[in-house]
Amino acid sequence: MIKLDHVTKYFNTAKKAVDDISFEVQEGETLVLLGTSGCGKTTTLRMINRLLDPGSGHIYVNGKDVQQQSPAVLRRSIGYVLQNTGLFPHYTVSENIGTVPALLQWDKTRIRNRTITLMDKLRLPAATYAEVYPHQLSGGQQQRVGLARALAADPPVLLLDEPFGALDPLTRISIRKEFKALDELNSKTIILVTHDVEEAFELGDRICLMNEGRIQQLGPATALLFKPANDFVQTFLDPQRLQLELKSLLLQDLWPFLTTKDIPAGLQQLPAESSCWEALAAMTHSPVTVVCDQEQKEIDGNALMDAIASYKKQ
Ligand SMILES: Nc1ncnc2c1ncn2[C@@H]1O[C@H](COP(=O)(O)OP(=O)(O)OP(=O)(O)O)[C@@H](O)[C@H]1O
Repeated sequence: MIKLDHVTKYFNTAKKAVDDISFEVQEGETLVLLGTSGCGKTTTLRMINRLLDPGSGHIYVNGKDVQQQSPAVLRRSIGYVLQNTGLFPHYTVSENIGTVPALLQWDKTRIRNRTITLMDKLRLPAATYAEVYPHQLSGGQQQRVGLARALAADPPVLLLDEPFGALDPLTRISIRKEFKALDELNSKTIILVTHDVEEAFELGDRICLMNEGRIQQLGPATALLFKPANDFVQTFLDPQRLQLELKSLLLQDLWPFLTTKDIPAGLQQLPAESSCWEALAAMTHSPVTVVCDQEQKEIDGNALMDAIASYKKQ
């Protein structure tokens, strides 16, 4: 759905902002671009919707080379959300959300219905918020309007540049949960830029970790954690490693290493799709039973930590 083929970008200096980047993002997949400040994440994203042009290489969206398309037409099929929302300050919330449908010449009733639907899904009831202006909203509400605006014409592709970056940590966590649960996003191809490791691991199907314009590793969270491609990847994740490992590893990943303890019946049951983090929280007061494919095992905290150690040794 999105393909970058040996893309490089210079900004009038000897240093490449983006250096020979290639990747593909499949339909319905979320790829997170993660990395230190200045590593080229935003530049990569902005080349996809032609806010910037690559120095060399090719970018394809839905099989078509973006350089062969007019930027205006291309951008109508790509939703774009920025950290500072980029809302039009002199437009009401409903006018902001209806911008692209209006450009696409939808009739007024269709625009209104779509706006109300999205506002409801994003917990901004139209009766209260449709006619207010962005400055009358909180940061979290403005981000929701930004997302609604990007989703309004139901584009197949979404580019999100630090969409939760301006929010306080608590709002950030709750809006991330809402974002994950949003049915509108299920079938979309999404590239999300962040420098927040936890956010990347929570939202990405795969993570592309960058440094100095180059991809250091691209893969699922568990690959970056347990099979780091180089020292940079290892070191980058070290500060949050324990938490990331516990949240990324599922009980089903550990199944061969989980040994049943002799524990009485009647314990809380956990599905094998639970993360180790969730399992540890559930085991605070007593062991649990894990169920996987008709089989069940009774485990406690020690059994879990032993299984994690065995998984990491394999
Ligand atoms: N318009 C520009 N003109 C000159 N240099 C630029 C321009 N935009 C970005 N750069 C440079 O390109 C490099 C990559 O920048 P980019 O914004 O893509 O990084 P980033 O990973 O998104 O960083 P951040 O997380 O801080 O936003 C940086 O060295 C930056 O200074």
